[in-house]
Amino acid sequence: DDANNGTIPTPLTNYLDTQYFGEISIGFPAQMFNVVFDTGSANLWVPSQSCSPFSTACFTHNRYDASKSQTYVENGTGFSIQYAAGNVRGFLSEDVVVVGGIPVVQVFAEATSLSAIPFIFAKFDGVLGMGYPNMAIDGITPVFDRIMSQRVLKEEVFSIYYSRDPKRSPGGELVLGGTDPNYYTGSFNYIETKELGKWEVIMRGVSVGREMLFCAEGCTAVIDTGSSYITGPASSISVLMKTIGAQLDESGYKVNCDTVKALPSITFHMGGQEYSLTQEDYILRQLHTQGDVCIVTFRSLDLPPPTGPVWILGANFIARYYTEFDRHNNRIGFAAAV
Ligand SMILES: CCc1nc(N)nc(N)c1-c1ccc2c(c1)N(CCCOC)[C@H](c1ccccc1)CC2
Repeated sequence: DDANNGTIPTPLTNYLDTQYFGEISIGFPAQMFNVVFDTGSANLWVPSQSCSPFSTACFTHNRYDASKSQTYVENGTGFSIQYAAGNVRGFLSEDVVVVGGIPVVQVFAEATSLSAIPFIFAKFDGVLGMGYPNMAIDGITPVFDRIMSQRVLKEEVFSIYYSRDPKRSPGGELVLGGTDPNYYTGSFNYIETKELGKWEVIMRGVSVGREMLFCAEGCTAVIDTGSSYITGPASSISVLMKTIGAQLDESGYKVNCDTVKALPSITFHMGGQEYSLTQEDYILRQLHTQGDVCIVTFRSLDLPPPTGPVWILGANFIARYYTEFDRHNNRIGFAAAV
């Protein structure tokens, strides 16, 4: 709307550099929810008032109560969605959803069961999928498509800033309709999406230091604002972790904090550009009672064809490279984050 010349910023909260989420409202009077704006999925769901009290993950979050909304419209169709981590089941409802001050009539899912692992660790209530319509379960028109059809955006794009320091405010920002120059420097480099309908690109290689180690023949990279880390095929990740001397334990890869300074950069070659992460970008230092723990923010993930083999570039990549998702030109833009 003219108040912000067609670009609307939504501040995000950064929880320990691993979870980023912002506030939306559903219903009238407004019921508030914290959601991850997730380019790896295309549906909106929030926990339901009718979720079972035994579903701890549901019970410990804000829940939507249809009986308290004057704008609620019943639907009742079944819903189920699977993420790389965890799954969600429930049923569809319709109500007015307000994102960045823009109201849309939206079909969304009321979650009645959430897999305890990992949703008990979620600091957010639900997920707002920012993916393309053909990724949407039950053929539901996604929120951003409904916003685009209102013709209120300056451009048919949205941008994501994730801060790299949990103490920094805001912890991040979603901009609907444009980009926010406060959070990037230099110009954007653009990469066409690999195929229409997914926020993924062709990657030309992954190098460590100056050595090209993986994906030299080309592979797929998903740019996923809903993932905390970078994931890659287990065979590649295990070689990569061995190269940097990381040990695998039950909660992921770790390195000895004394070696962090000497760790090499890891570079992703996309669109003729090199996107490097230094150890600052890919090591998460956590202060523990028994001394510092240095977590490597890479994970193995083997997805079966046709989706896989695939690399997923998540929050730790986006925190370094401010990302614009361009629905008008079906391309992704990266600029150096501030
Ligand atoms: C946002 C939905 C989603 N979308 C896509 N495309 N991929 C994945 N993996 C998720 C997903 C599902 C569940 C959870 C999650 C992420 N989490 C990460 C938030 C990332 O915020 C940016 C948290 C977490 C904490 C501990 C260990 C694992 C995960 C809570 C649980």
